[in-house]
Amino acid sequence: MRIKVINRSGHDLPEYQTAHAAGMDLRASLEESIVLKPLERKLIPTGIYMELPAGFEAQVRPRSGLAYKHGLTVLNSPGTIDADYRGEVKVLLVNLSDQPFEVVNGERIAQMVIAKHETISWENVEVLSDTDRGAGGYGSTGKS
Ligand SMILES: O=c1ccn([C@H]2C[C@H](O)[C@@H](COP(=O)(O)OP(=O)(O)OP(=O)(O)O)O2)c(=O)[nH]1
Ligand SMILES: [Mg+2]
Repeated sequence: MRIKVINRSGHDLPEYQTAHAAGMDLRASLEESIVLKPLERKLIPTGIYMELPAGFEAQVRPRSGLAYKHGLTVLNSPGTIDADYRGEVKVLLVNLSDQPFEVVNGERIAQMVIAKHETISWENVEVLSDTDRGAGGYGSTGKS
């Protein structure tokens, strides 16, 4: 897949950290550190620009370690990168802890999963087919 990297961090392409990892870690690509105060949210640039093929998307997800240790998560998780987007991939981090968090250049702040998706067209009808579930939801099948 085609990618352009503005290398501010000394790191090049996003990488899978292990052989069968689903996500590639995304690094902050910064001129200077960014501090997130408690409950503050900021868009963090990654320095990457992509050309995903039609039928693919990229999902931006939190890293569990940052969430567990520092209360840091991706506010719009999973963020959606559309195949026709040509801007810089950014990560919307929010600090849910009671301590400030400093994001430094090159830090792995989130992960990105590339996924296939369908593009459908609607058939607008008056009546939908019957199912056992019907309109049941929100715990309708009970607890155990
Ligand atoms: O975490 C994210 C989410 C989105 N984007 C970029 C890529 C995506 O293709 C574009 C639009 O995202 P989205 O559709 O989620 O935002 P929107 O609020 O609906 O804006 P738009 O009206 O531009 O679609 O912004 C990111 O860089 N990071
Ligand atoms: Mg949109």
